[in-house]
Amino acid sequence: MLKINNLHASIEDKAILKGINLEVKAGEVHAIMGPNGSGKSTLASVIAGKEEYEVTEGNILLDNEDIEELAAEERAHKGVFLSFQYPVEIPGVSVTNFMKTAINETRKAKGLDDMPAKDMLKMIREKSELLEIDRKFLSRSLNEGFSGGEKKRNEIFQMAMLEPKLAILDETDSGLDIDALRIVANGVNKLKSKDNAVIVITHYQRLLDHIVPDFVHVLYNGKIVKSGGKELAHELEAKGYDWIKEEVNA
Ligand SMILES: Nc1ncnc2c1ncn2[C@@H]1O[C@H](COP(=O)(O)OP(=O)(O)OP(=O)(O)O)[C@@H](O)[C@H]1O
Repeated sequence: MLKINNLHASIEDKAILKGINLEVKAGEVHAIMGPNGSGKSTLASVIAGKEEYEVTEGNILLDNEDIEELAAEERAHKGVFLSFQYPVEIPGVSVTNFMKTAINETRKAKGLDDMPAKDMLKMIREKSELLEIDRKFLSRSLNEGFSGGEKKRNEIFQMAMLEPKLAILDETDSGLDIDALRIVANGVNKLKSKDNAVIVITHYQRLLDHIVPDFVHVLYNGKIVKSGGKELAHELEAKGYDWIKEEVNA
């Protein structure tokens, strides 16, 4: 589904990603860990197509199509979802209405008509029940006065509604408390299927107790320097990153 080859990227002429190779197949969950400043969020942003970053070498293939030239919005329409892509507060626009617009824009990009209101309501009902989201929440103004946990819930609801092919959840800065962790983990587990894939970026092994990854990768200094199974996350939790840095710098 996703294939990243020798990806180099920079921001303001500063090289951040220095040769990333990563393959994510449908049905898989990949976790990306690594010390602060190693390039994890940058990798997420570059895959999603945020404009501030410049790809200087390598490529990103989504279903064998090079997506390098596509804008973030076009990538979203092709099924790439990045958490906190829409963190804006929109007073007067409810969670539900925002979602309707987002879904219909995606359909329009595919040449489809708007989703009939009846189907939209059914989908909203099903997804909100699946994720145990209160009806009252859906009528609140987008992100206005949302607590951290509510923002997470909204984000996972967006993910559920948009049914992305590839979901990238960057949880490094989100200050996940126990509730938010449960919301993210439950959401991902309920939405996981053989046709989609998830990349979770996290500092916390405990999140990976709930979302069990098929692969764990360690990013250090702009490169994936180690990959393994879920046991690698336990090893990192126990030993920190120094041993990996020593291996790399040896
Ligand atoms: N907009 C920017 N302008 C300048 N430097 C940036 C920018 N975004 C990222 N960087 C730099 O790129 C490097 C990698 O940052 P990035 O946020 O990708 O790391 P990270 O692995 O996600 O870190 P953390 O674990 O602390 O969240 C850092 O040195 C950071 O300062």
